[in-house]
Amino acid sequence: MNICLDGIWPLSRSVKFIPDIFLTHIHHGFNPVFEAASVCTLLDDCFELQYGGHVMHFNYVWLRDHCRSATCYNSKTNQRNLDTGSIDLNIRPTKTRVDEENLFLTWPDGHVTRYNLAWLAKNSYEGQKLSAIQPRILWNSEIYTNANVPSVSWEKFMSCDDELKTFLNNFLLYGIAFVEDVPATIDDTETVTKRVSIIRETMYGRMWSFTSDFSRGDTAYTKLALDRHTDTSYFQEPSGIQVFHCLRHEGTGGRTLLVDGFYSANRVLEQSPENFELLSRVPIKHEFIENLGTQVNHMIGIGPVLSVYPWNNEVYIMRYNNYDRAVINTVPHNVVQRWYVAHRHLTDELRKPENELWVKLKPGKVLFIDNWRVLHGRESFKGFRQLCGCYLTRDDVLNTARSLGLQA
Ligand SMILES: C[N+](C)(C)CCCC[C@H](N)C(=O)O
Ligand SMILES: O=C(O)CCC(=O)C(=O)O
Repeated sequence: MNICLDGIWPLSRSVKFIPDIFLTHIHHGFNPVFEAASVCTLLDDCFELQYGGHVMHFNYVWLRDHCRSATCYNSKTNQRNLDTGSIDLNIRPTKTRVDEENLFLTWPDGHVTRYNLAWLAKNSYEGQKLSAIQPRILWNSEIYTNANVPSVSWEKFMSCDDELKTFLNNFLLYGIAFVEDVPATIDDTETVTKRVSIIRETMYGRMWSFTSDFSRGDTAYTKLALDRHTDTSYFQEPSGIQVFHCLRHEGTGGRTLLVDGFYSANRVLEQSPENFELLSRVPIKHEFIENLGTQVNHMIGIGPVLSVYPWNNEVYIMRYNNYDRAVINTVPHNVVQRWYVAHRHLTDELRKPENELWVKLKPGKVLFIDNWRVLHGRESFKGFRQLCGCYLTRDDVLNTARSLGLQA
């Protein structure tokens, strides 16, 4: 039984998360040795560039399509003008010329395209493959604790962009981050959240606040323990970020559990590429059904447990919620059996005590969780407990991070 696209993206055993030296050369300007060493070769089906010690390949149709001349590309809007549908798919340049820094291609209609070699290297598949889309530090409890990631404090966080940048940098690296000393109200929680990005309104509301009153049809609205999970896996696009602020708790228990899902996924990849592949290729459903009397909510999200970039196996979304996982009917029974084995492997990793980070949320401490990566859960509790928070879209948070100069 074959469920893979063998040969298109060969499965590599490990993903590099460290920003690589290759791109560093490019970002930090030209090294004359590399320039002198650049070799350009016109092959039958592609252009080959040796640059900075790497060999890269560019199809001719790609080279025509990415032309950055003023007629082909609007550099004010950063949008393509060229109609890709009008390019001969078997196009070849009629003339080529290379100087120390540039490649010049003349096309059959006389149009000339110039590429800076460093630009080509930076935008090549080979270059992309070597670097992570989102550099991150995978953690278990010990790694996270030893990292001593500093929390940021409300006042400075609200007024100083560098503080926001530090916060977001840590959030991107670890998938969790805290703001301390926030006034314990819903309004102030909203204010601190809006400093990061815009709020994603869902059927739970914009800012939500809940107690164990069972006002909604979900176990979250009880005093029961909740095993590790990601939220809104029943959305086609699960909420990117979850914000929690415990406004009150008079009682015991109720600690928050955090587990780096990507750390466990990486362990599965290292131990069993086959299990990793099943988790990343088999689509499953999650579902949310609640009847509020006046309104019925019914959400269905379809996607694999692990969404990965196929060129480097970098995981970018984990959907893991055993409460909300729906009936599996999207794959035949022989795959189902293997999928359960793979799912168990992941579950065993996620449940290892050394991977669990336990924190007690207190009034003033606002927690941001990357809901595409870090699973959360809670210990059962006694007494009155009120938690407020909201969801954010990932796009908007990354947008803020990029605007501050972070790689996101
Ligand atoms: C966070 N808030 C209390 C609003 C909703 C909780 C939703 C929990 C649900 N089982 C899920 O995983 O999405
Ligand atoms: O009550 C808590 O601490 C967490 C609740 C939870 O897991 C959720 O809302 O998804």
